Amino acid sequence: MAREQVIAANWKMNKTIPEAVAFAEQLAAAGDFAGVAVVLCPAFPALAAVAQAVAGTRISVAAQDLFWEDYGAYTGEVSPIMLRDAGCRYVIIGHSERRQYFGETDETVNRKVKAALRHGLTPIVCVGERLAEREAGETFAVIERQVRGAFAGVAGEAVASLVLAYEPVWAIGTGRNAAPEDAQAVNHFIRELIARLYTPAVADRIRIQYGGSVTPENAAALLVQPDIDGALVGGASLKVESFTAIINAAKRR
Ligand SMILES: O=C(CO)COP(=O)(O)O
Repeated sequence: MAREQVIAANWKMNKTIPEAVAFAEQLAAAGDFAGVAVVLCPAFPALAAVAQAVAGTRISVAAQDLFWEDYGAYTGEVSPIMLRDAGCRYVIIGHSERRQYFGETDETVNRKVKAALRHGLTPIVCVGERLAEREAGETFAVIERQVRGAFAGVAGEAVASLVLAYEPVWAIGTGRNAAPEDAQAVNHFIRELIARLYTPAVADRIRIQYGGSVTPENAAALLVQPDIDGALVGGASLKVESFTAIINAAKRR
């Protein structure tokens, strides 16, 4: 089955509101990107302005995190209702930087996935092994634990509709991307795991991205892999030119 590729720009803690809007306007003017789902993930303050800037285009907006409650006394947190209100369609959940610096666990990831789905946001769920885990031969075990944890109690129909991002921690921001065949092997493993946990039809529909030092130079070789359905891009998503080149590499699959 032909799955639509999802190319997402995770800007992390970069870009002010004017910078984010200028990027969105330039990207929207660069093409209509038919056949590819293009997603911009600004920091919270810029979400609404970017959503406005891309209204009426095929570009969507994602938050980089959310909290699982709808409202209440949770100082500093942002709810799924607020993200919908700001114009978000997707939300990144469980990025390794959140797991590493902010105490995210498989359990909090699971609560956030359920909250996002409850409010019609499409989760982009991040999984990935650390270098020591890869070197110890634990990659598949780590990924399986993270995927099972993220989706505990989540129905197959919902899982089929969301996005998973395989992001090996050692490849993030290091300039050292996973070899295309290694990324393909993990993405294929994830798809087989989804088939075992749910059904082959669910596994066939879920979109599984790769992330970690994706650049215009290496994107085509990664995106041509049969189980890689897009990219979650950090550093190379900060410039319109390099991000557009990665989108165009996806179109050529
Ligand atoms: O973490 C990432 C995207 O979520 C990847 O970041 P880099 O593309 O900068 O390695």
